[in-house]
Amino acid sequence: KLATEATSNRCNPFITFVLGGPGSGKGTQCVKIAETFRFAHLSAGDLLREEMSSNSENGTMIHDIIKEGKIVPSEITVNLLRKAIHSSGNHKFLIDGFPRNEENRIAFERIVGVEPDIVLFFDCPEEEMVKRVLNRNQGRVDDNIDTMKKRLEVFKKLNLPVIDYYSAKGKVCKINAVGTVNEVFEKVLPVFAALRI
Ligand SMILES: Nc1ncnc2c1ncn2[C@@H]1O[C@H](COP(=O)(O)OP(=O)(O)OP(=O)(O)O)[C@@H](O)[C@H]1O
Ligand SMILES: Nc1ccn([C@H]2C[C@H](O)[C@@H](COP(=O)(O)O)O2)c(=O)n1
Ligand SMILES: [Mg+2]
Repeated sequence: KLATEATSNRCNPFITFVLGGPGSGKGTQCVKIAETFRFAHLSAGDLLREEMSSNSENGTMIHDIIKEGKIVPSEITVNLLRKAIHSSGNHKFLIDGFPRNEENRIAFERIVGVEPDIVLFFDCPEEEMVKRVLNRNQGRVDDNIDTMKKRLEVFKKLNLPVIDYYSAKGKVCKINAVGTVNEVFEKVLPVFAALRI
């Protein structure tokens, strides 16, 4: 039902928020969805990491917040997303790892001026997320057990309420994130195959 409500006569971009705990597989699945269904994949975490490495005035602050497993002030993240949306040339977006808290959600609505069409939620047990993050090996400052424990607490306290908010609006597609990458993608496929955009 959710997916078929999207129609082709629309001016606004088609926005999918992609949520789930740290290491649940959001980024991995977004790459596959973007390839298969020609969505632009915008990862809030990747945009913040690029900003952190670009010697911007906010770089040190972003680094310290990410290392602590906390959430960067929404104005910074939403403005990075806004610029990426406007320069993408696409009209279908996967916004990965956003909104992480109520402040993110409200700032996006205010600054970008749209609500998501759907919200994908990758539901994964904590021990599996910990295992995946500690094996990720991409040199991220937050891929260590101390930061991971903090990120899991932040996820439960701040991000689950955002998922509940969108659930109450009937926008959430919950995907069981346990299984191989391809097995999880098999569960994601029907959500996007049903869209008419
Ligand atoms: N279904 C899966 N089974 C096993 N490993 C997986 C699966 N999906 C992703 N991974 C691996 O787990 C790690 C975390 O995946 P990914 O980076 O996609 O998660 P994420 O949700 O984007 O995490 P984060 O919020 O920290 O960015 C990666 O090393 C990835 O290759
Ligand atoms: N909306 C967001 C997204 C990410 N961050 C910061 C804090 C996260 O722990 C970190 C890594 O993000 P990920 O790659 O796991 O999506 O980036 C944030 O503050 N706000
Ligand atoms: Mg990710």
